[in-house]
Amino acid sequence: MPSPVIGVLALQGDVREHLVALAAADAVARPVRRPGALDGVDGLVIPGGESTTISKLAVLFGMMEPLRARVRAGLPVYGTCAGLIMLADKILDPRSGQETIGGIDMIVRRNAFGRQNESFEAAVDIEGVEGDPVEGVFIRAPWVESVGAGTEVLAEHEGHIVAVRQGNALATSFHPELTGDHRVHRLFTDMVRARGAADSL
Ligand SMILES: NC(=O)CC[C@H](N)C(=O)O
Repeated sequence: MPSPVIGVLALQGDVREHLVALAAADAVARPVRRPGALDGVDGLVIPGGESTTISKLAVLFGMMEPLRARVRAGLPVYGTCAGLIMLADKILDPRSGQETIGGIDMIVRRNAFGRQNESFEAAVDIEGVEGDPVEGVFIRAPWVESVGAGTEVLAEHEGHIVAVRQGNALATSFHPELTGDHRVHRLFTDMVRARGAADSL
């Protein structure tokens, strides 16, 4: 498959950093703001930011249902931090009216690592990422409280789940797009390529 086209949901959050990381991981990266733009992508990244705001804007821009439909249909997706929250089937402590796209059978807790630790870095060993642990940047990060039978746990930090995969959906509590280490983006672009190869059989 030639370079896959990967969109970055550009409603709010650190969109630019993901575009740069995806380009470095050999994808053609473009921002996605409108439902029509979803048609042209082989995969989608949902960035970090504020999940309540992303939820509100997705509804306002008419993106929520198209996103749910594409993810249900198997579009490869990768969510970081607030993006992980957007991919959760259930939030333990949602703000009133907060919705998710869903796609990963898991329950997440927002801001779980606590105020005193609003931001920290830690080495994280991720299943499927070769070599040294990645540097996990956690910013008011959620953790995954529990997962369903079909959800694979890829990494934990201090006993809490911080990276998961279910089928074509990948999510991390932390922000690999901020580190200059593109191995997690490469893991995702490989997932997108594998899906593209399976589709063209
Ligand atoms: N860095 C982040 O994406 C923070 C996530 C934020 N705490 C939320 O609930 O959406």
